[in-house]
Amino acid sequence: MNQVPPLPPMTCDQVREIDQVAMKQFQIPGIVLMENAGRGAAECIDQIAPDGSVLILCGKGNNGGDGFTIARHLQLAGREVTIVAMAPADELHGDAAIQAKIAEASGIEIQILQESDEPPQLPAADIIVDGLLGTGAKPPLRGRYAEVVEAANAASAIQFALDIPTGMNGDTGETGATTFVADHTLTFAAPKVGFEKRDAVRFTGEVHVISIGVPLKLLRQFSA
Ligand SMILES: NC(=O)C1=CN([C@@H]2O[C@H](COP(=O)(O)OP(=O)(O)OC[C@H]3O[C@@H](n4cnc5c(N)ncnc54)[C@H](OP(=O)(O)O)[C@@H]3O)[C@@H](O)[C@H]2O)[C@H](O)CC1
Ligand SMILES: [K+]
Repeated sequence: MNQVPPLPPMTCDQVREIDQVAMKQFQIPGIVLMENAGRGAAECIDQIAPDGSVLILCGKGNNGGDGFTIARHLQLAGREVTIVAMAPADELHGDAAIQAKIAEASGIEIQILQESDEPPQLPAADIIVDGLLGTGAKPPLRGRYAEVVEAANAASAIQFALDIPTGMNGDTGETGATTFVADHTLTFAAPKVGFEKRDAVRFTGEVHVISIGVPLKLLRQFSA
């Protein structure tokens, strides 16, 4: 289906404001925005990389929630999907917790990353999806996120970042010591201003804007 021209590049706060206006002024529940984001991202991944197994890395926030959502839609497309989650569903909140529990109920394989002194061993996969951190996080990476990103970057897979490559500041394009190196970045609602700065393109790869289903009227409010 055709899409209206994408919004101009925005800051993380501006895109988060679109979320809030969509929920408060247009009564679109956050879970609907996440479902739209996840379904749109899954369709894009399946179109760009139609073959092979998929490993989805899910953080503890809504970027991870997108990952759980994508897993279900890729499974529906007949793809072999595995999730590595940074925390169990009962430690998640809000829409991310809902999508994690749906993924669990759907019988999708979910491995919880365990505390360990050893570097994480990720399951082999042809495609890796970074649903670790998005607009709610700024580098440097805390906890085991850096180790997971390093393990993903060491794998020989087609790499997709959700919204923002984990380890990148979406506003400045700054990347910490460890940043997910994506072949494609599926960014929600609008490109992020940081994608055009510094050497961000080394980490974003090709950027695709994914609609989250907010009304044209709202998009126009933010395009003016
Ligand atoms: N309108 C839209 O664009 C939509 C976007 N969606 C997706 O939602 C994320 C934003 O989700 P949010 O939960 O606000 O934030 P994140 O998931 O990016 O990250 C929050 C978690 O990250 C932890 N955190 C924060 N900083 C760090 C760090 N430096 N290192 C490690 N971990 C970090 C944070 O932990 P705390 O302990 O600080 O709470 C959180 O656990 C957006 O990017 C999109 O993917 C919606 O799904 C749809 C609409
Ligand atoms: K990400």
